[in-house]
Amino acid sequence: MIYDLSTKAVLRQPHVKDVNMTKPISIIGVPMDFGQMLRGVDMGPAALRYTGLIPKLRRLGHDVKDEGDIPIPVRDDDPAIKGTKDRYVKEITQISQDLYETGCRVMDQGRMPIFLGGDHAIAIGAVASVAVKGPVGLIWVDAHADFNTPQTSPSGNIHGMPLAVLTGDGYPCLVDAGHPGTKISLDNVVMIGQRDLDPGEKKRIKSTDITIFTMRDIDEQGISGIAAKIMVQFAHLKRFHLSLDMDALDPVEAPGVGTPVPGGISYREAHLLMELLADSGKLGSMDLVEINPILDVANKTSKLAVELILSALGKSIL
Ligand SMILES: NC(=[NH2+])NCCC[C@H](N)C(=O)O
Ligand SMILES: [Mn+2]
Ligand SMILES: [Mn+2]
Repeated sequence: MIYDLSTKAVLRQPHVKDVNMTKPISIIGVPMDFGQMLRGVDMGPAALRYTGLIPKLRRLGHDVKDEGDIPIPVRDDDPAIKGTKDRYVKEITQISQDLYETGCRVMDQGRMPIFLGGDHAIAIGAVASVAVKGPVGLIWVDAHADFNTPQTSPSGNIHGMPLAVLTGDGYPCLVDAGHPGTKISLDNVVMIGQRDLDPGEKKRIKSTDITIFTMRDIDEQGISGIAAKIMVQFAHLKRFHLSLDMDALDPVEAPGVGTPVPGGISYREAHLLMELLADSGKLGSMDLVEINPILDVANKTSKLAVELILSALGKSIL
C-alpha cells in the first residue's frame, strides 16, 4: 500500500496479480532475418536464452516451456537478390504461416506465447495467431512505425511493413498469412516511441485515425499518462499483445539493433511501461524483436530485453 504521507490517503493498492500472471508461458524462438539486409538479428533468440530469460521467468514463479525455434531456411545473400524489390517475400510468407500455426497451438493450450525475434517481420505471423481468439489490442513500441506498403517503402525491407500488413495493406500473401484477411483493426492499435517515419508512412498515418504517441508525446505527457490513455482506449478489450522493437529504446541503452535512432525511450520509461502493462493484468502475449547480438555492446541490449520481459510479467521493485 502506498500512502500520501501528509493526508494518509491511499494512493495505490498493492498490485492485483491477474490470471495472466499465473498463466503458463511458452517461449517461441524465431531466428529470422529476411526482413532486412543486415545479418545477425537471427541470433536474437539465442542471445535471449543465453542471457537466462527462461530460468529468470521461472524464478519469478512462472511455468515456462521452451517450444524451440521455428525452422528458418538458409538465406541466399546473392547480390542479385539484394537488388530485387520483393526479396524474401516468399520465405517470410512461409515462416509467417509456420509461426502462426505454432502460436495458435500454444494459445489453444491456454499458454501465453512470447515470440523472440528475429526482425520485426516476425510480428506478421505472431500477431495473426494471437488475434484468432477474438479481438486483441496491439501495442507497437518502436522508433519506427513499420507502416510502409511496398509502394511507400524506401528500402523494400519487410521489417518496415508488418503493422501495415496486419492492418490489411501490403503484399497479399503476407496479409493473408495464417488465414485470409486483415488481422487487427486500426482502432485496436496504439503506437509508442516513434521518431523516424518515412514520408509515405506519415501520409498513411495521417490518413487513418490510428493512435500514435511519438517521442514528443512521451516527453510532454509522460509514459504513465500515455499508459493510462491506452487503458481507456482498450477498456473494452480483454487482452493486449505487446510488440516490443528494441530500437524503441535510446541507443545508449540498447545499442544492439540494426536501425538505431537517437532520442529514444529511456531505461526507466521502458520499465515503467512494462510495469504498467503488468498491472493491467491484460497482457496476453508479446514479441520482442530486432536484437542484433553482433552489433551489441557486451550483451547490453539482450540483458535489458530480458529485464523488460520480466517487468512485463510481474517483476516489481518491492
Ligand atoms: N522494424 C524496424 N526496425 N523497422 C525499421 C524500418 C525502417 C524504414 N522505415 C524502412 O521501412 O525501411
Ligand atoms: Mn519495428
Ligand atoms: Mn524499429
